[in-house]
Amino acid sequence: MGGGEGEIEIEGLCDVENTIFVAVGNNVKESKSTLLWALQSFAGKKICLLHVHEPAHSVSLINEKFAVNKLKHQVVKAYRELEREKMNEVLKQYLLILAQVGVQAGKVCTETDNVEKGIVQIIAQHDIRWLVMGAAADKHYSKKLSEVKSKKATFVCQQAPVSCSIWFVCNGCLIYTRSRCGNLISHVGSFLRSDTKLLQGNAEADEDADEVGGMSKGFASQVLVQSTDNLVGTSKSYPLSMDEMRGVASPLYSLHKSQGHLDRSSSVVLLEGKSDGQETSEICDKLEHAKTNAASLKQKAFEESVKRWKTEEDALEAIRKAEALESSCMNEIKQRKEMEEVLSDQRQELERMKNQHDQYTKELQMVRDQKPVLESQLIESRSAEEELEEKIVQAVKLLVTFKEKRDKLQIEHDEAIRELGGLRKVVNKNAADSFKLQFFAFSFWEINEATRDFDPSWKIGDGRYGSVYKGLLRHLKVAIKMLPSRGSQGHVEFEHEAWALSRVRHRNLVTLIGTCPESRSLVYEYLRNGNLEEHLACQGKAPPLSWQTRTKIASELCSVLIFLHSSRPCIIHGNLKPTNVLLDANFVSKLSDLGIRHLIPRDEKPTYKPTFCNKTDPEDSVYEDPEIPETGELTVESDVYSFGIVLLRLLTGRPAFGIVKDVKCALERDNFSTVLDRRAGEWPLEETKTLAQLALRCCENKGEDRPDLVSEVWSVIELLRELCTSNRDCKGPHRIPSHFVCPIFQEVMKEPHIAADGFTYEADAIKGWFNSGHKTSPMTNLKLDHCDLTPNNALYNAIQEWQQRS
Ligand SMILES: Nc1ncnc2c1ncn2[C@@H]1O[C@H](COP(=O)(O)OP(=O)(O)OP(=O)(O)O)[C@@H](O)[C@H]1O
Repeated sequence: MGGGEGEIEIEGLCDVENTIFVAVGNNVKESKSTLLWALQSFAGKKICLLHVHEPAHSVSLINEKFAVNKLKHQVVKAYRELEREKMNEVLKQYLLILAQVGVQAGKVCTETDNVEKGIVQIIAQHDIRWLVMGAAADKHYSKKLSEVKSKKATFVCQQAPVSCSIWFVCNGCLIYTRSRCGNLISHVGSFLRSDTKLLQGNAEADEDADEVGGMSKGFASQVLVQSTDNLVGTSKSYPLSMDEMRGVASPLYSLHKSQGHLDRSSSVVLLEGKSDGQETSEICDKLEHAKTNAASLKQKAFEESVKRWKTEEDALEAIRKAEALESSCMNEIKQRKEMEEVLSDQRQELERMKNQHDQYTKELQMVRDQKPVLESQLIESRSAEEELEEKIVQAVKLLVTFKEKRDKLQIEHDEAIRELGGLRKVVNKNAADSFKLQFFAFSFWEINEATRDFDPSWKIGDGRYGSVYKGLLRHLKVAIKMLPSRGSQGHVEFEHEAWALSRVRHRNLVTLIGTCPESRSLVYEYLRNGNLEEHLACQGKAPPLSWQTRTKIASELCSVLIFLHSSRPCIIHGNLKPTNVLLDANFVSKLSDLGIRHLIPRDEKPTYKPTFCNKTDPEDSVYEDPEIPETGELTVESDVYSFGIVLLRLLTGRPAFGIVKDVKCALERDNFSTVLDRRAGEWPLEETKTLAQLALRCCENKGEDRPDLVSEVWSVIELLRELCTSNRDCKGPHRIPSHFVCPIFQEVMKEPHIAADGFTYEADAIKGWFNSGHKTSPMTNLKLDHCDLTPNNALYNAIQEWQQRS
């Protein structure tokens, strides 16, 4: 047997037609009776052992059972070898039994997981015709047993090819026979009877023998005879009785009786009559004993090997485990380190959070402590708020009432002014044009609103007598001069003085539009080009003035001084200097600050001496008549002196300090051109020199030495002015200034009025615009807030002057 499953190995006999196959199992004791029955029943026939080896599914090692599939291949292989050796040992035992009765037997083996299937397979493959096998375990034997009991026998009985006759034996007795045709045609009892008859030479045996498919009558008797012969040949010759057939009296009975006594009893029987039988038996025993020892030693060696393999495996496993443990240990250490780092970070974080928590707790506690105080403060604030709200409501109500009263008073006041104007018209026949002489009294509220609550960014200058703000008053851009509020001068007195000043009108005098007696402020027309000082000193973005413009300014100043000095009573300006010379959009110069000193209360009014001495700007003293400190009086010549310095400044552009000396020197050295202001362009040198000499005369220390403005100065200036007019740079006197022209009628305006959009229109034109249903600005097309119109007195005066001159 090669060891492969299903591979059948046949040894010795191959004449299946004449061979009785005996299926023997691992249990020699059980199968021995079956074998002996076959020997006895088919004496003289060839016997062949049939064995199916079923490999164990589990292995018993060191008192422990292991499933085959759980063991190593080499272990299983070794175990299988061991099993096969055992099987061979078992078969050898069967062969020995047969040898002892002088029968040479063959053997056919296969290895498969299922014994009964293996038997059927062998039958089929070798076309086996005669088979003897066990019907049941010996212990199940009884006289009444008449059919197969074991699972294997049942299977073989049912599945084996029909060409095979099978005898099923139990405890050395035939229990059941399956004939070749496959029908259960004979009963054990009848078979035995026929056997008996055969043994007794009964003729009926032939008939029964026919029923044993394939086994001829002759063959049946022959079997028995030959068997008897064989036995007789070895011991004595007598036919087998029924009991002998059962192995009771037969010499083979002793073989059948027990495994332990088999060899000995059979050898006794078999070796009866032989002389050296005893010795052979002993040798056999020894041999057997040695074999058993060898087998047990082999088993032990195998177990030792298994143990060693196991130990080796365990050791390898232990090494593997140790390595795994080591690497896991390293991992653990690494992880532990990481964990420790994380833990330390977390501890720090925890500490930080704890500190934060403490901090927050403290803060919370503080807040909690403060809470009642804050709550009480809140309650107080709320009640204060309520009180204030109440007060505000009352104040608003009061304000509304006051406003109503104010508006009413304003209307009354305007009415009164109108009436006053009417009366003045009557009184002053020369003042025919009431519009021209219109003079406004503004409320403090209006002044406040006009200056955006005296916004510092709206402040345009600080003078000796107060600050000047620009403002928007009744849609007109104005300059508001805030005079000191202290003093004994009453509102009526102030208003009267102001009104008197407002009557002094000249195109080169800044127009006094109105006053606010409440705040003691004077409201002037606003001149957008700043003062002359800024242009001479080129302060800010002021461009240098051309010599033509300077000549024009000189002429204008001379004109206005002549006008003032010729007025009855004579008006002395007394404070002529470049900061008081303002320039309008067309660089027309206008003298400001006229008569301010009359509006300053007597107790506030400084005498001329300390006034000039105390001035913060020492340059201002240069314009002062040097005679004033001695006489303490302002004269017409005082204005001429100041005018002389202003003239020198216009010519040279130099600072006032030392200007007289510088010009004098230049003239004496005949290098006058060196002191001329080159930024003004190409001065006509000769005429300019004449003017400079005249200016120096104006600056004579003694008033009597100074020239007369009308007879001496004016003509020189006019000469220069004519030169200027002939120069193409100088604008022609008849050119109509664009702002004199009404945007609607495109004619010089007769009654210029300011509308809500800030533009000035001819009164009839804009009224016609409104009367035609327009509520928008003719210039911007935007909706107007109202349709009220305000006379533009300043423009009216300018137009008048311009018209007179041209
Ligand atoms: N109507 C005006 N339009 C535009 N700017 C004006 C007007 N009136 C005054 N200013 C500006 O305000 C400045 C201050 O004027 P103010 O007359 O109060 O002081 P001052 O001429 O510097 O000194 P003083 O008080 O000696 O006359 C002027 O220099 C001028 O720049």
